[in-house]
Amino acid sequence: MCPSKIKRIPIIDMGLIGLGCEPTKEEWQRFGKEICTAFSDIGFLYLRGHGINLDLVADVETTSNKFFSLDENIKNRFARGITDIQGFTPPNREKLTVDANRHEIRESYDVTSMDGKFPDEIVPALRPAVKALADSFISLSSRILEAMAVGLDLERNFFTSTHKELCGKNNATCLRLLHYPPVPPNIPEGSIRCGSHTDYGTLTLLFQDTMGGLEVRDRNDEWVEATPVKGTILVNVGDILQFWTSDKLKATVHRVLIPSEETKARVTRRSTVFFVHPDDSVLIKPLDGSEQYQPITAKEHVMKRFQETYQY
Ligand SMILES: O=C(O)CCC(=O)C(=O)O
Ligand SMILES: [Fe+2]
Repeated sequence: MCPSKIKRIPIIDMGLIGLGCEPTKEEWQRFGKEICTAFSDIGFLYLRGHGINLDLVADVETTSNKFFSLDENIKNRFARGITDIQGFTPPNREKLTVDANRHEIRESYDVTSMDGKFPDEIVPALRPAVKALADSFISLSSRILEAMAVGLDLERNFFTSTHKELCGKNNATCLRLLHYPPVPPNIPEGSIRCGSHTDYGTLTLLFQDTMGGLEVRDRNDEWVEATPVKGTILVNVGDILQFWTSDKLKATVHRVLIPSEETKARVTRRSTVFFVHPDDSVLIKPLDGSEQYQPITAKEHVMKRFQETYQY
């Protein structure tokens, strides 16, 4: 690991604002300002002291490994679609880079509702494991959203009142289980694990395993490695938050490379991601009154991005 590279994505400690704590006014201010500074610079930060029990993440990974190890035709019985956005996506179905020839070697299971589609008969432990983790992600996201409003000098409930239904019916918030299979020996030229993209929603919270490969493009257009830092959550800004803040907070481009080391290429990489979205009907328009972006509802924006990235 190159220390000069990791230095560019700051590590921010939640301290007394993590889950289970009763933060003071000063803590809300301190944390709100620190995250907004990172979000307006590289757009990414590592969160320490968040209070999510890491056993919940391990449980989700272990149980979902059972699902990913099934035959493709069984997994496809739980496929997601463009309007029914819960379920399995096979490799190369979702192309994050708009380049038809670029193979993306990744599969995923998206969960937007705890009552939605799950492979209950085959992996009964998956639904309860995902629900337990989603509950913690929802509580943590609400704290971050509240602190962010404080840091941006907005009404304190600005973001929490526009994100009332995380993982509810009228909201695209999604817990995504990502499985990057071992890289096969003869892959098409230009293959990648995850093509360059920005995330679509407000914020993204990511637990990655120890394999590495995730890179973030900084303000000088240089790729910076988002090296895994044990126990932390990597948090980044999505498109919607960039629109809302007229580019003050940055939705930074990122990608996951195929490892060059044989020892890493031949093993699985796992990550568990929570994409936070506003409630469907929320109209996103620049908060400073500028006309930099056309107003669009959260739902219209996310559907447009799905149309662009899914191959059906
Ligand atoms: O797996 C990762 O580390 C990143 C995945 C990602 O960027 C995404 O799913 O949007
Ligand atoms: Fe992403």
